[in-house]
Amino acid sequence: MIIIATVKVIEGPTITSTDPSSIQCRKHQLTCIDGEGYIERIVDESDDDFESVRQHAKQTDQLLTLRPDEYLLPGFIDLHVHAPQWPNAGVALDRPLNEWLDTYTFPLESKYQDVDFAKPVYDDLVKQLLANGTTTVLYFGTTHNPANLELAKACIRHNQRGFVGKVAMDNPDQTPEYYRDASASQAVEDTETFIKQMIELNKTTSLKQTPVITPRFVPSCTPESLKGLGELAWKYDLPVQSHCSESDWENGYALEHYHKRDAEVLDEFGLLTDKSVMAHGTLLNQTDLNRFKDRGVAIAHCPISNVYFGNAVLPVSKLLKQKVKVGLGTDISGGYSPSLYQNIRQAVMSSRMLHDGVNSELDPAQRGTANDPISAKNGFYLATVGGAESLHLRTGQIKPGYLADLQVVQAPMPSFNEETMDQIFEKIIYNASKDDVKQVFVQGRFAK
Ligand SMILES: Nc1nc2[nH]cnc2c(=O)[nH]1
Repeated sequence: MIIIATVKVIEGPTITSTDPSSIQCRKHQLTCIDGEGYIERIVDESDDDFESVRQHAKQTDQLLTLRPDEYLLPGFIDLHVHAPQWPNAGVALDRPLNEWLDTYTFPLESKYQDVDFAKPVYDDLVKQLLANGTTTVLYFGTTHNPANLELAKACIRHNQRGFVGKVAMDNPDQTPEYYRDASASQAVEDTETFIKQMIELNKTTSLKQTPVITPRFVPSCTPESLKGLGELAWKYDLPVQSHCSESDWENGYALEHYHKRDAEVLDEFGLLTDKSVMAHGTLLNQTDLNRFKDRGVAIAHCPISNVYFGNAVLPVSKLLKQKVKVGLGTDISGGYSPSLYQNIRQAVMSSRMLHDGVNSELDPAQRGTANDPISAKNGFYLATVGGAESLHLRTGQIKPGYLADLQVVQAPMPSFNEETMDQIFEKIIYNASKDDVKQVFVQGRFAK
């Protein structure tokens, strides 16, 4: 029999995002979790029954009291991870995207036809992401279903909420012979087989793993596979993930081969729905953004990766103003770090450069753009609420009725003087590392 360790009441300060630019901080609360792993109640120090709830939890051995320098935050949601690329994190990021794919990425991904190669990599990656406070992940796997299934099993084993996609890539012109789906119909058939395998796997666990329709991106797929995948997304009402307008090269490919922008191509094949998450989007124009807004498509902003492959900076403040859904992704291994803390920082820094401009030869008035820089609070929102909304999950906030996906973070630096909760929050966002993430819970279960 498997015994799952769970937590029932967490006593300590809480920090949660409420809207894109605000956080709510409470100094002393009891976060009470029900048997299904949802936050049942939050009892504030000022509530009449605070002491009786605390005493009861303590007597029944269900109370976890945080240390004075620890804070309870929602777990992070990573909207874009290429699980098979984990062994290459940080490798060859100075190469252009298409060369990086052909020379480094496709050879590595092809190794996952061997499940024995996949198992230890996926085990380690899931643990690393959890250790960094990431409780839900939207994963690209590879073309190989046995390995993709191992990834979902690793999520179950380590208590992570996984969304896993069998990658479809069947275009012989843009994929190597040693790593591609044998045909469009094979790509679609294997995707459907994976969906059915995941449905069976989910019968064995209460931490559900979700299959995701995953055309790699427009250049890797034929029109026939894109069409079939769009039909599957509709048939099973499943999430879709792909890359969209990530680079000039990708945009150029769609224009040359379809005489359309890649967002339009994906849309015509039924792949832009309110369950779609498109990675990067650095080069989306206003027409594309209107399309995303109309369809309810979310963007996975991957700020570290974009420095290398994005050819531009995503204007996050504009998206937030226009209410286009947006969350954060590490894009392992286009992004070198498994930490969403690091990606929040890069998102803030990139947005400041987008605003101010970078060419010192221009006058200040000409140098920048009209896009406001984003703040640490905006970044925290993307990593929590933005990700949850993109995946239609009741998580990402410390709030009754929401999943108890939580991280306990120790203040990464000592306080030398009296500090406000806002200051403590900013120091956590800018300085926390994996070592400061002390405990992680997914659906109330211990995951770190
Ligand atoms: N960053 C990134 N972009 C892609 N476009 C197609 N495949 C990939 C990938 O693996 N990483």
